[in-house]
Amino acid sequence: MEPQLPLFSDPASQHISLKDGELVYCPQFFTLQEADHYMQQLLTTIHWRQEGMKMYGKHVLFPRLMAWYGDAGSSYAFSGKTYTPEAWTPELLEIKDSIIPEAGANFNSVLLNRYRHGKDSMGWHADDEPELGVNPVIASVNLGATRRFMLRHVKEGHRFELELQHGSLLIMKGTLQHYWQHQVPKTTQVSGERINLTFRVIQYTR
Ligand SMILES: O=C(O)CCC(=O)C(=O)O
Ligand SMILES: [Fe+2]
Repeated sequence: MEPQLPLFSDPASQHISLKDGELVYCPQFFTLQEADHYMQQLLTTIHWRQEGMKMYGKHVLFPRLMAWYGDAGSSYAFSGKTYTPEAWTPELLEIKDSIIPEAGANFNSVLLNRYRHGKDSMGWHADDEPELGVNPVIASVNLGATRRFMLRHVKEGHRFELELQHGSLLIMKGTLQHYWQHQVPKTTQVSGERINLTFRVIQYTR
C-alpha cells in the first residue's frame, strides 16, 4: 500500500476541511525562483496539444492546451478518449519528487493544462474516473497567472473558492471527488498564461 498520511507538513500549509472532502493548500510550496524556472521550462519542453471532444455530433476544442505525462502503462480515459502518457521529463520528475512527501501518494502520472489567457478555462467536473480509485489524492501545482479555483457541493450547493497563485500546491483528497465538483472559470481580469499540473495515481486494473 502507498502511504496515506503526509510524511511531513509544510508549516505554511492550510488544511481546509470541507463537508465530505478535504483540501490542503500550500501557497508558497515552491520558491519564486523555482516557480519561475519551472514555468519557463514547461512552456518550452512540454509537448502541448489542443485536444477536443465530440459534443452533439460536433468536434469541440477544449479552451486550453493539454499534455499527459507519466509512467509507461498509465493510460487514462477522459471525455471519450484514451490518453497514453509521454515519458517523464527531468523537470516533471523533479516536481513530482518534491510534492510526494507532502501529498503522501506515489504519483505515476500528471495531466498538464495550459491556460493561455483569461478566456481559457475548465468547466465543472469531478476527477472521479474509475482509474483513479475510490478516494483519490490529487496534487495540483500552479504556475504563472493566479486563477480562481471554484468548488461546489453537488448535493447541497455549498461553495468554496481559492485563488491559486504562482508556486502553490493544492491537494484534493478524502471523499471530495464524490461530493464536489470544481472549475476554473473564464475571467476578464487575467491576461497572462497559467500552467496547472495535476498529479494522479492511475490504477492498473486491466
Ligand atoms: O487548472 C486547475 O486548477 C484545475 C485542473 C483540473 O481540475 C484537472 O486537471 O482536472
Ligand atoms: Fe479536475
